[in-house]
Amino acid sequence: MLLHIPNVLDRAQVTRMRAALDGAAWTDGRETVGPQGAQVKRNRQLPETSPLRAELGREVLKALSRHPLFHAAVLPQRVLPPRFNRYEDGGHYGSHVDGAVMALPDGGQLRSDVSCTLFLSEPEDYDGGELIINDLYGEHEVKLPAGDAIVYPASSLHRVEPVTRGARTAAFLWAQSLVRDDGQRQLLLELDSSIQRLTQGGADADALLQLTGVYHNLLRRWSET
Ligand SMILES: O=C(O)CCC(=O)C(=O)O
Ligand SMILES: [Fe+2]
Repeated sequence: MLLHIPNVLDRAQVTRMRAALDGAAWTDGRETVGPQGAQVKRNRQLPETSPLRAELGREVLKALSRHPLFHAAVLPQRVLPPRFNRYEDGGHYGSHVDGAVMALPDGGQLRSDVSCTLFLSEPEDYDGGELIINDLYGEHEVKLPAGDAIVYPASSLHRVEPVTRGARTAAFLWAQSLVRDDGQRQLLLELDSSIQRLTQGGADADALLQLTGVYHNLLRRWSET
């Protein structure tokens, strides 16, 4: 499931983050990938231990965790602290699949079920830089307004096209979901959103109660904690 999450950050938050990021010291993005990724990754990132990464990462996580659509779509169990990347002067990231198991700062591990990119540059400020995600139905091109995010299965082959003008800055992160299977997560999201719509439309209360029970009982069957 590929899902656009609009307005994760408001304009003021984007402006503040961008001011900090535009003046930051960036390092080679290859520092956080294995040998396969290193062959195709040509971008820059905030250093892993950078205090700015920690500060802005907390702000991104707070915004995502308050976003009802992110919560409903991802059902997050563990989330890796966000990283920040920048592509310019032809920077790109060739086709790859994200690592399946990642180390958490507390020593634990995370299975990457969901990948997320939060755009921090406006699309008109750079050429290229599309995030291209492959699924069963073909290739999907993603280039979103600053402050919006895309979530997609970490298992999918994806790439970032070369940036040929300007710079593309983004935050990116991975989540382990309570529900490992992407298809099951999609069904739960569809059920959740139709329950919300029926509630707003004043549907029969008993039928809503029954549907809400179905949602929770499916989640009980499918979640792993
Ligand atoms: O910059 C992006 O949108 C995606 C980055 C990415 O695929 C990665 O770091 O694994
Ligand atoms: Fe990736």
